[in-house]
Amino acid sequence: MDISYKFVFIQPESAKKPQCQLGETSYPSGRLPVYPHHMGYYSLQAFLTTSCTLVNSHHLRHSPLPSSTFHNARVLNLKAVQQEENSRPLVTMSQVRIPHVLTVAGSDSGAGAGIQADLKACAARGVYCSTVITAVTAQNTVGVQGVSIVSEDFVGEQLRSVLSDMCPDVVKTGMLPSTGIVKILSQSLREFPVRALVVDPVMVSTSGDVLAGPSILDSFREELLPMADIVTPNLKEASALLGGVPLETVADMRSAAKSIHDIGPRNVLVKGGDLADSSDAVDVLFDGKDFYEFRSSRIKTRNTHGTGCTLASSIAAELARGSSLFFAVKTAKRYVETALDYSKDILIGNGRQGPFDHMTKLKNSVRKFNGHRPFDPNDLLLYAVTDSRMNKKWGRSITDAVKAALEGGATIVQLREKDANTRDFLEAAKACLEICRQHGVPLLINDRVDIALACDADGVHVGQSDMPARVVRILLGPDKIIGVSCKTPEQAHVAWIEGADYIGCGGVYPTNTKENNLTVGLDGLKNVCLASNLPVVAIGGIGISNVQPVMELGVPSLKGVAVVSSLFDKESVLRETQNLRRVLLAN
Ligand SMILES: Nc1ncnc2c1ncn2[C@@H]1O[C@H](COP(=O)(O)OP(=O)(O)OP(=O)(O)O)[C@@H](O)[C@H]1O
Ligand SMILES: Cc1ncc(CO)c(N)n1
Ligand SMILES: [Mg+2]
Repeated sequence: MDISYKFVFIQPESAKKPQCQLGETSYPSGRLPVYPHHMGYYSLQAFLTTSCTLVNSHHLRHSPLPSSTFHNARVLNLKAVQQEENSRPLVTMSQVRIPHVLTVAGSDSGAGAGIQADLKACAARGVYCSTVITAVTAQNTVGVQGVSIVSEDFVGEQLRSVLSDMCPDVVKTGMLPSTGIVKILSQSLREFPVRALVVDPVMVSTSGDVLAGPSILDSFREELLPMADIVTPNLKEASALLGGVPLETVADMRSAAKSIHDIGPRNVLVKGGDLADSSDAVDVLFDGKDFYEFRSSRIKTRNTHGTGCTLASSIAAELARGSSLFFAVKTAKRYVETALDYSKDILIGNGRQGPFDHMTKLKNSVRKFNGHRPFDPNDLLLYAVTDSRMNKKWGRSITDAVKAALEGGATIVQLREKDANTRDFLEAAKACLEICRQHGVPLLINDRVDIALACDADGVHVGQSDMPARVVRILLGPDKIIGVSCKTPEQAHVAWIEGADYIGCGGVYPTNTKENNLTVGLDGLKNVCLASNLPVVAIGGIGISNVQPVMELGVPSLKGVAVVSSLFDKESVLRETQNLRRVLLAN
């Protein structure tokens, strides 16, 4: 049946006076491509939600969105638009509409999969997520101990509540445990069309427990899949949808994707998380014309519970943000891989399959919690600063130098690698960080905030011409250590105001490590220490022979000495560090 649509053509925001015109056309099917201008889309939608509409024009060519089903779209009332046009601009940017996914799925009490995974994945991807709950499961890392299905009427009531008011961009489905629920969902979607429908045909949990029985298959095939923009079966589900064909290879996945496409969804993604003997995690996408393989490394971890739900809701989130389907799948896949890799060592529950950390935050905060204590000014006592030239001269790797300093009793380490290229520096920093963590000693990076972020070092030390401490603090967050080199009380004051944790003051004695460096002397050091609200570490030409007068200044804020050549420009870093430590502790 041909359906006639009225179109609204909106000029781009750059036009002086946004204008609205109406046009009329007919299309041969109920599906239409929509290519809204990216920024304009949401404000337009906000305007158009009460009257629904198709928005398209050659002006709005950027950021193509996935095609959507609009066969039940209500047509904008011509008179209303004309009145609107006379009274105010149609496109206003004063209200920001944010991308929104509605998930229709089951609750997982263990919170690794289901509704909980969807909420976390959307939050991690910066998308709002509303929830219609179809079942409540009692579930943990061992398996599913119980399922309580929500009545289809009440699922319908939840759907109406959200769809009639909140206008989600994309609907994602997970556990749909009864045919009645599938029916009410497809009815609701016909009444309240959305831009895209992502169907994850959840049937069996990885633990082998049934979440939706085979009786659901017919209603999936007849009701839901034909409406879907993408369906994302795992191997077992793909096999079940096709009447039990065995799927063992990527070639099998391709032919399954093609056969499932014949059922009606526009795109099919067969997930290969469970593909035996595969060193990669391969998913196959078929769009009705071409096949695409998405590969990521297979992360060695038990924490894969909920990867399927997470992948589907991340695809939905990316679609809601306006990505093309291909890009949405690609981004979602990369997100799952990253989150799995990040969470591979976390331990929750005693069962065979654990949840992962969608926010990729837990490990760090826990590491801190498990003894990675906050900054202690006494850590400044014996502050070892590495130097690439000295390491080269003595034929040491940076990790060997750091290891020796730690074994000798350094209480904090700073990597100062002025000549190293970024990649080598990062690798060295990661290795040093591991050794420092074993010794419970903080590792700071000189200047390079990017390196510190990339390896999750404990902090950064900056000079007066580097990035301001205030900016470093914003980038590193509240928990990291920031040190600033200061020569005057004024600079020390600014460092304090800007959120530094300590200051380095020098050069105390003349030094070869830094060219054209002004020597402030013991007096200069004392002045800064007296004025400083922050703990101070003295630096510049200090070694075992001249450390005594520094420590004898006796100012409470002076906590220790930072040393370069006197540790690293020596035959034995270990011995020099031990000796210096002995002297410092005697004070
Ligand atoms: N160990 C792994 N390393 C990397 N990616 C993985 C791993 N396991 C699964 N994936 C990926 O996670 C996504 C989900 O696939 P999977 O086949 O595990 O879905 P599923 O069985 O529906 O998951 P679940 O039912 O546990 O939520 C796919 O993109 C898959 O390739
Ligand atoms: C509620 C729920 N939905 C989906 C899955 C599939 O991972 C699960 N285990 N539990
Ligand atoms: Mg699954």
